[in-house]
Amino acid sequence: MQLPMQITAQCSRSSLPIALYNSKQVYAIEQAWFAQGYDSFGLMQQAAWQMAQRIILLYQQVKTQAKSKAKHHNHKVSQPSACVWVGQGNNGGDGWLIAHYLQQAGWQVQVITVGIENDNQTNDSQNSKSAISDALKAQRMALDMSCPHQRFEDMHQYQNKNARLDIALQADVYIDALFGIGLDRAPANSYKQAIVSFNSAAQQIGALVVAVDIPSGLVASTGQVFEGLAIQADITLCLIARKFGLHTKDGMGFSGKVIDIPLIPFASIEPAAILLKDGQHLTPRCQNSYKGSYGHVLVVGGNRIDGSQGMGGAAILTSSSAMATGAGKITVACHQAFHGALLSSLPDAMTIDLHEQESVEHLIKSASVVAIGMGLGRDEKAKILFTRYLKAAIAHNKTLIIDADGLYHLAALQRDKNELITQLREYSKTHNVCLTPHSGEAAKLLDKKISAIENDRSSAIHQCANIYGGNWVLKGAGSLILAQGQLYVCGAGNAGMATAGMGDILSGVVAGLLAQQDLNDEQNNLCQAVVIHALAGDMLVRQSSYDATTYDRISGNQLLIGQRGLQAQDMPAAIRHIMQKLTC
Ligand SMILES: NC(=O)C1=CN([C@@H]2O[C@H](COP(=O)(O)OP(=O)(O)OC[C@H]3O[C@@H](n4cnc5c(N)ncnc54)[C@H](O)[C@@H]3O)[C@@H](O)[C@H]2O)[C@H](O)CC1
Ligand SMILES: [K+]
Repeated sequence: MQLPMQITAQCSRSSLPIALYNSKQVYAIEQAWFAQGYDSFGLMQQAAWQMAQRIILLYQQVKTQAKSKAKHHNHKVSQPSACVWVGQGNNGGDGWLIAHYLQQAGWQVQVITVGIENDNQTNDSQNSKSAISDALKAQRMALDMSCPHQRFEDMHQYQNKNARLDIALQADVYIDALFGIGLDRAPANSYKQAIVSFNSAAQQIGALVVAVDIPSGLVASTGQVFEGLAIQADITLCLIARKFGLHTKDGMGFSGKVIDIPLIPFASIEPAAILLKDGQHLTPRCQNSYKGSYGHVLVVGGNRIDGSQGMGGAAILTSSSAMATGAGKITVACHQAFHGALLSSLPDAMTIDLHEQESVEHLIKSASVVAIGMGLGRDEKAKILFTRYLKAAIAHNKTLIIDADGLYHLAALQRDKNELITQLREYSKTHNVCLTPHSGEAAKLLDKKISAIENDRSSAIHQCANIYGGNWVLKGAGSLILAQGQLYVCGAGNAGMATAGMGDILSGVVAGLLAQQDLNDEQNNLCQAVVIHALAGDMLVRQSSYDATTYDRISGNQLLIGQRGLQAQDMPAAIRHIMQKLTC
């Protein structure tokens, strides 16, 4: 559903970084609250009450927008209606209470229970109040007000998902209270079918979809969705603390706009990650400076393996983005077959033959940053070059960016238990070493399947840092950054950036930024580089989870670029634009 501006304005867009938590941490926050004597059912009532009020407000805003768009005004005031899908746990308990409060507010409600064997569970035989779970208390409270409900398993949607929509499923607002932070495995059987039916009914009706705490089917701690099946929410009302899984891997694809419902204070818990919402401001350059102040980037890559076409483009993209980010000087050590192409696209670059090993080693001495691996090739000769130049960069205390085929050779050195890995790990404790794999490269580095990386990206990036040292980017939807032991999630970027060469562009932004010694640590670090790269990609496709005015969408009749067709070569101009915006 296209949400009205007033709704997106309510979504947390502060440019301050947002702390992200995993399920275990949120449970700990709740338990710490209960340990102070606060009642868990009271908290559930508070959560549900706040969500019900928010849903009423959201619905009014959607209605107002629909009216302003409608050609003719239909003055009939219809009773708003909600269809609340509840599971068995406390997320379901939230759902029962939301239904109860909406009913009290005059809404027409219908609760669809899933996974509850039969109604007599509500006549729970347990007599002592304290033994009854919060979810059952909530259910009872709603049923005491004769809240209409039915079992999903009894509906013909369950038997036949293409069946005509049951009248009970006609509603203005669909509320997902099937699973919250307790989801820990793939929804199966009636739960799986319920998610399919929920999504198709809500889409068919054009209902506003609100997820309670987290879209059901999404794992709060990892952002994983099983078989691509989760509730497709327009809005997620995120309780107590922002979940890590909402911002990485599949999270952004299902959560819609996230609105925080803080509920209880908590301080002493170290977040699982920090969501980066914006780039740091960059200090304008002082007049009295020269290109040496802004560093000399040496790009080592762009090889041509006998008989192949070669990969000169990778080195050209990295160099272009390093210059667009503001590097003072750039030299490209690539196969001489590409020197002409490079100079025609980047006349300010200097070139040297990748295979002239002594000359390249000599150049490493005078460079400030060495970016190695992009289009280097994976054959034995490339491995010899990689090893030799990596050793030289370490010997001369250079800032290092290792990407692409460089990561491939690093994985091979690790498999061979090569001493250079230990040397690199030790070196990275006192020098800036940045490694920027995507999931496939991380799988090689960890000798694991890609699915193992993708299912728990946070663990994967920590394992990479433990083995190889350094600061890491695990690229993907909601790229993870691990720098000085702190995990970050990049909140910008879009699917259009999943194209060839975007990684080469990122390596150039990292190299170009780290080369500029007039910037302080706050301004020139791996996180900043990843955000600049992502903001540039967002601006190019004219979409951003950021306030558009901040980055001045390109106005006028300029040609639109969309996610489909976004190319790495479009990026340097956008990177320059973002650098300028961050410097103003
Ligand atoms: N008082 C409180 O603690 C508050 C809780 N809040 C809400 O509670 C949920 C978390 O509730 P919880 O009962 O721990 O888990 P869920 O409701 O998310 O899941 C229910 C239950 O389901 C089981 N389960 C997990 N995966 C599957 C699966 N694939 N198929 C079937 N069953 C599955 C698992 O055992 C879970 O326990 C939280 O999100 C809030 O919405 C509020 O914060 C208010 C206070
Ligand atoms: K939910």
